[in-house]
Amino acid sequence: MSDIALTSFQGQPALALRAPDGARATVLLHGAHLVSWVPAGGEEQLYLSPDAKFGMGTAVRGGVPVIFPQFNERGPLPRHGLVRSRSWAPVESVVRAGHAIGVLRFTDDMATRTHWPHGFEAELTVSLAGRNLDIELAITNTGDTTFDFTAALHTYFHCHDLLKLQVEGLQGCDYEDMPDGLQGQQWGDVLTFVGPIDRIYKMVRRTLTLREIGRRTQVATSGFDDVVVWNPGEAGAAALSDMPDADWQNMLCVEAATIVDPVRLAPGQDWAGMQSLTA
Ligand SMILES: O=P(O)(O)OC[C@H]1O[C@H](O)[C@H](O)[C@@H](O)[C@@H]1O
Repeated sequence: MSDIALTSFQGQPALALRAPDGARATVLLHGAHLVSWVPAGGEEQLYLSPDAKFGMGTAVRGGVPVIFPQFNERGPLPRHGLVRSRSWAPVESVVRAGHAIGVLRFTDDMATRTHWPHGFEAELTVSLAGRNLDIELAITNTGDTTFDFTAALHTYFHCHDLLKLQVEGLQGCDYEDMPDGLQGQQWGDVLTFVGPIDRIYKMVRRTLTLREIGRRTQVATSGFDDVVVWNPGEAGAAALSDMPDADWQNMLCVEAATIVDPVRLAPGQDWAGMQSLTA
């Protein structure tokens, strides 16, 4: 085991990252799950359900779940893949050039190979300073067979009132509504919310802006092609056992994802995708 100092968050071992300027974040070893991000001089940016469950085999409601190698139920594997409810190994927790940096790694094992017979290594790097936070997911094919995968950084943003929040930057993007698969195209540039939404926006190339009174957060991605926008709405939240009924009004998921065109990796190849947030 490494000599990296761990803290405890909800009884779970975690990396507590703190930059010299006061920006801070917490990443659980469980799922390499970012559960908190507070920019320098700012407030918490992520939604984490007060009813979230923690521990082996569970998926944490809120923060940034890491989805790999399958998004949702779009394939034969467990919903949202194999790594969000497993323990990752801490690799590094340092301050470098003014940034707090945490790195975690997951390597295929008997449990993943039962579902998916491939050798892989997943590495998540969180780097933050000031008002910025970058999350990078890197995947290496360490086996001897080619595989395809889909992936996402399933970021739950906290908002004060979903009905007064808007997302800008998706104009002209084609989308697929889930679960019915209806296709559409984003007409106006400003997306607002009145109820549930579950949409894959395809080939998103622009920086998105989440805006509400007194706050603006920018979301840029590289390596990921798609963006999922999800909110369960009132009835959907009531059906979730790990989220208070009213909390759908205080969160919006804007997920950096690669879903429509899965990534193909030959033995020895790697891939990386990044989501960069500026508060
Ligand atoms: O409840 P979970 O398994 O964490 O999934 C939460 C949500 O994740 C994504 O955003 C999907 O697009 C939704 O269809 C799904 O409901």
